[in-house]
Amino acid sequence: MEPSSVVETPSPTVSQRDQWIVESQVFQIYQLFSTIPPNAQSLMLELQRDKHIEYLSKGLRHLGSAFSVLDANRPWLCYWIIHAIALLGETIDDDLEDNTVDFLNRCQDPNGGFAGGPGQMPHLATTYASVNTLITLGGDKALASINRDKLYGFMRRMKQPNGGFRMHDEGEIDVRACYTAISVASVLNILDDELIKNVGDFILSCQTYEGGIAGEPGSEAHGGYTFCGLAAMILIGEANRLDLPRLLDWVVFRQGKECGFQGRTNKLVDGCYSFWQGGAVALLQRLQSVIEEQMVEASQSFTKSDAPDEKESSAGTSSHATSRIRREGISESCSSDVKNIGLNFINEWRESEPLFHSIALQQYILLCAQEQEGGLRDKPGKRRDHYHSCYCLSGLSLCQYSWSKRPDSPPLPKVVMGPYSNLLEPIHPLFNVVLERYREAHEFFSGL
Ligand SMILES: CC(C)=CCC/C(C)=C/CC/C(C)=C/COP(=O)(O)OP(=O)(O)O
Ligand SMILES: [Zn+2]
Repeated sequence: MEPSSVVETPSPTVSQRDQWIVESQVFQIYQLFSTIPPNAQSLMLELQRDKHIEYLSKGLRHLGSAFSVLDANRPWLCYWIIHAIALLGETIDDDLEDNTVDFLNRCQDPNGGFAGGPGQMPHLATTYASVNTLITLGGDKALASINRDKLYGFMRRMKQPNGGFRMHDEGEIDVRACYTAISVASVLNILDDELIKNVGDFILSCQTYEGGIAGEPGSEAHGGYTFCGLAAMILIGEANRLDLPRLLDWVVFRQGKECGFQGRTNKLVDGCYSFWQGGAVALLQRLQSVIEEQMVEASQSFTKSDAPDEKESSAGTSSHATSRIRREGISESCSSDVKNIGLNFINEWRESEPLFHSIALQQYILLCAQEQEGGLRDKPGKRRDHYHSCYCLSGLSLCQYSWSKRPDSPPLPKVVMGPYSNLLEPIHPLFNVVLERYREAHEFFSGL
């Protein structure tokens, strides 16, 4: 039989087809943007503040009754909505604030921790959401409503011998649980050696061959877990045990031609990763001297083939690496200093350049993830929701302050895409709460 002269092109995979559809939708928007006059461009780039506040406030008002389907998620909805409103520089009215504090109080378990709804099982994720909400509301009533002693007991019960934490009684052990426990313990000033014990080992075992961090050992690196793992490692003073150059390499390549981030290799761009991946790069921006140190160590161990100890340390696994003094917002790992890591992280801030394309990410958020009628979304064609509104705005804030001298100094207009009125409140990148609310909470809990 004659060989056919027609070479058949293989049919695209489902993932390839999905990717082309997204690219085409995103590039149509960018194409339209590039062809309209400057004043129309400015309008397109405007953050629809009032519409976002209207959408978020409506969501909050409905929380008490209409969200029965998401019953186990209500503290999360409180956090996503109230944090997004705070990012937009607004507060909620006193009645709503009081109701939210009372509602979260009813979610608080008598034996510690916050559940997804009154009478339900306490869970580390909803504990994180509740604590961050109460910090965002601020004031003595909200902050004093957290039973720290009982909460500490709950965390100890969730602590596992392998260093990780369970999300809830008999629940999964993963990097989210490590982050939510460590973040809450750190901000409430109850972090101690018992909670920290072996957490670093667990998170280290989740860093994959790609460089990112997976939810559990052996799984795939993912932006959500990468943020959680890196932030938790910083908060316990052990970030330099990770292979940071490889982590940085993985995360920066997750920003694609659509200008936004994807959560994992070969997956679609999504607005929420503006925070999970953008946040991880923003944290790495503060660890530059440690990254450089690791790169020097790696190149030295490469040339000195007779120095096996050095080689081990370049992989971020040596024990001497854990006890070295860390710079740029990271204190020594001895337990007395660990409590101040969150505060030092912002106090020792230095001016530097972002390690990702901050303007491109702002472009994706404003043009592709923003709904003109209010609310933000994953990508064009998807519907707005409170989760994406929260994390798109959190990512946007990180971008806007990514060149700043201090974590809260007003950025130059050229680094804020669109009109300067787009400027959001700055956040503490380790906890994802508005910076001034973090400061208030730190002061309140450090005195207890
Ligand atoms: C503090 C806290 C609780 C953090 C949670 C972090 C987080 C967002 C984890 C992501 C989990 C995950 C594997 C999503 C994949 O979803 P997918 O397959 O639908 O999305 P993808 O295609 O973008 O990977
Ligand atoms: Zn998403």
